Amino acid sequence: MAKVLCVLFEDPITGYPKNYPKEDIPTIQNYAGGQTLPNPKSIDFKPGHLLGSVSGELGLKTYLEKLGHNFIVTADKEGEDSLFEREMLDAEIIISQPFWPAYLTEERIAKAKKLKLVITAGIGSDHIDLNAAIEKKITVAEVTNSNSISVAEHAVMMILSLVRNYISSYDYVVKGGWNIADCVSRAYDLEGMNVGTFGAGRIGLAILKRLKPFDVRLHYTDKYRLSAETEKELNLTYHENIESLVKSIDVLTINCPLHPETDEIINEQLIQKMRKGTYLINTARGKICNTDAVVNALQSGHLAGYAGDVWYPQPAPRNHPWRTMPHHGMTSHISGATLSAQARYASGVKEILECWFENRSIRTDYLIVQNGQLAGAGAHAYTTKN
Ligand SMILES: NC(=O)c1ccc[n+]([C@@H]2O[C@H](COP(=O)([O-])OP(=O)(O)OC[C@H]3O[C@@H](n4cnc5c(N)ncnc54)[C@H](O)[C@@H]3O)[C@@H](O)[C@H]2O)c1
Repeated sequence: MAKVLCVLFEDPITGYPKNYPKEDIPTIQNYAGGQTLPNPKSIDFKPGHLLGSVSGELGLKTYLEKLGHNFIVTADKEGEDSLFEREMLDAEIIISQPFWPAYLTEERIAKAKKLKLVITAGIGSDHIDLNAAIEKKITVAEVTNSNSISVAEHAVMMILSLVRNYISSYDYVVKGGWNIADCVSRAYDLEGMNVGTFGAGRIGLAILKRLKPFDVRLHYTDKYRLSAETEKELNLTYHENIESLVKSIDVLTINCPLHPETDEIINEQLIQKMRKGTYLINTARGKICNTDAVVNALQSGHLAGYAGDVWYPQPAPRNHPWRTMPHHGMTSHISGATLSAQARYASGVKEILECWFENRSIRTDYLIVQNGQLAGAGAHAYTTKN
């Protein structure tokens, strides 16, 4: 029997919910681009319930314990004496969400002698040392597409919140004010602006499609050029590289994975190439941006705003400078964890586990590393340290 170690974020401070704002969540038929939704043989949870916190158990407890597996759930993941550090030593399968990642460093992978499968319940497996996983022939899988639209919607919200100066305007109201001039002296219409994405994969393209009705000029850069018809449909301007992109836009949204090519690519030098008053949105990974470069650019006024959903490390320490820098719209890695997204990625994890235990192949879309090399979605988007 296998030990399955599942790292989930903590329950709400008010306790695990007894009810929810909505009775049900809309069901979608398939993903944009045609990929089918997760299709496990069964699920043991109600879609729309909180699955990603410790008491939600990702909806896996009944299934795994029925098969006789040892299912351990914890939020305690940091440091040598964490429960995660102890329990991973003989775990065959480790599951975690990017929002509360179980960092699987080279050292930890070396200690986890029985580890065979690592599942990201969501998208983005950079919290796993992919080189070490390749070395040890560990399979790494993630639930591709499961929260792409969730994140795309959050990014559009962040763009509008910054450009329209929503957050501080809301703050004035909450504090009893009626400060029209204070609110509008940093407020613009998005219409007519140049908006670009660094990475036009599932999320980047979904953001471009959602922004089209705002009558903005759309730009992108990606390792792979989009089709001519997509460029025509969205009236896209393609840029060979990020340097060309940032010189041409007022709003940059970052939608690429964190890997050696993109690690801290948004640094002081690149920010200086951006137009004064650029807005930066980062729902991809915190470490794609240099922490201090963002703070300095906001303080100098070169950047008009930064809204991100991702930090480094996670969870961010209470004194992380992005919590208090001016003109920010930070959230705590929640964009891909809506109740709607949780239902999809919990189903996807169940599908992957069913395939694993029944010796069926995991669908290629979900693979990041398999048989000692990058595979599936991982081979398309990632590179590993050479
Ligand atoms: N905030 C969240 O909750 C959340 C949720 C899902 C995904 N994400 C992050 O968003 C990222 C993108 O997700 P996705 O589903 O769109 O992935 P995707 O693989 O569909 O798209 C990523 C795109 O980035 C491009 N890319 C990679 N390296 C590049 C480079 N050096 N230059 C130019 N383009 C490059 C790839 O070619 C690909 O088209 C994920 O890797 C993850 O880190 C965050």
